[in-house]
Amino acid sequence: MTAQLIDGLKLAHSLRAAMRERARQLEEDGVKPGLAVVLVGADPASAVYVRNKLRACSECGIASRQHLLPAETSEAQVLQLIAQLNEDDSVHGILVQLPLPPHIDVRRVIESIAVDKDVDGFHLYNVGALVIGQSVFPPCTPYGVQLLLDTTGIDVAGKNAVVVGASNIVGKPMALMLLQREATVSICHARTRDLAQYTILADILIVAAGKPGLITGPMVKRGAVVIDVGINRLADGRIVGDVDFDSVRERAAWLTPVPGGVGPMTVTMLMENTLRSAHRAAMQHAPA
Ligand SMILES: Nc1nc(=O)c2c([nH]1)NC[C@@H]1CN(c3ccc(C(=O)N[C@@H](CCC(=O)O)C(=O)O)cc3)C=[N+]21
Ligand SMILES: [Mg+2]
Repeated sequence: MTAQLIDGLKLAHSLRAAMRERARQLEEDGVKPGLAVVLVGADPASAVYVRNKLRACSECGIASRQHLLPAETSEAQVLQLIAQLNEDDSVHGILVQLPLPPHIDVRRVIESIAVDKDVDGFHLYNVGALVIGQSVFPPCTPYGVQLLLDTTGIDVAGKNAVVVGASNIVGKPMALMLLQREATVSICHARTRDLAQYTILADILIVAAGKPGLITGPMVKRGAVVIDVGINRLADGRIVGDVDFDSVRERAAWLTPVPGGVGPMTVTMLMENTLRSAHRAAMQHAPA
């Protein structure tokens, strides 16, 4: 078997084309959708991701502004900026790029973002909403994965879904979303013994561990859907996922490439959440 590739870049661009029309409509109705991106420090990977997000904004007709703060910026200064953005009616989404420098308390910063502008879906309120299946802003990476899964036409209900990686921004919310769709979900992580014992049972395998080559062909059930969330930059400059592409491609039915798989969808779902937030703002200001 040779897996069909799921083209995340193509899906991302077609979704963004439709979003552009929604943004135009909102603007006509008096609300220009806007996203504020806050970047503290000069991490080169973060700079690439932020650039991709700003480019996607212009592709979708969303106004964007970036706040580039030096690495030494104090937590109080970041909180002050967020307070301003919370009050600013031209801003519908606030994204604070992670990771933050170690002297800044990430939770305190995220919890200071207005719940209805938390387009990353990282605020405790939005995390709680996700747990009970009522989320307004699903976190962008698992949300994008869900749309990639949808393109295969496979019904998640009753399937064995295995998530490798238990981070707050990918693994845990991903598992919750799959559970919401009635998959039987296992979460594996760095302390899991005999990873292959779990992965071999997966009809749907989502890998977000940050370890190049972690998943090889013999660990994958024949005919599985494999979604590679990993982004690893090798010494030679190549970008690879967590999945050993060539060997897994011989076992899986569907596989996402890296780059061009999950990454562009993460950015696209950020646009979706920003538009949704702008839409809610437009509803609030519409005449009765
Ligand atoms: N508050 C916050 N929200 C995030 O959503 C967030 C974050 N912080 N910190 C870092 C991670 C990572 N992330 C990606 C965004 C775009 C690509 C992306 O565009 N990838 C392309 C290109 C990859 C490349 O050239 O390096 C691809 O996979 O094809 C990947 C990963 C968002 N994150
Ligand atoms: Mg109209």
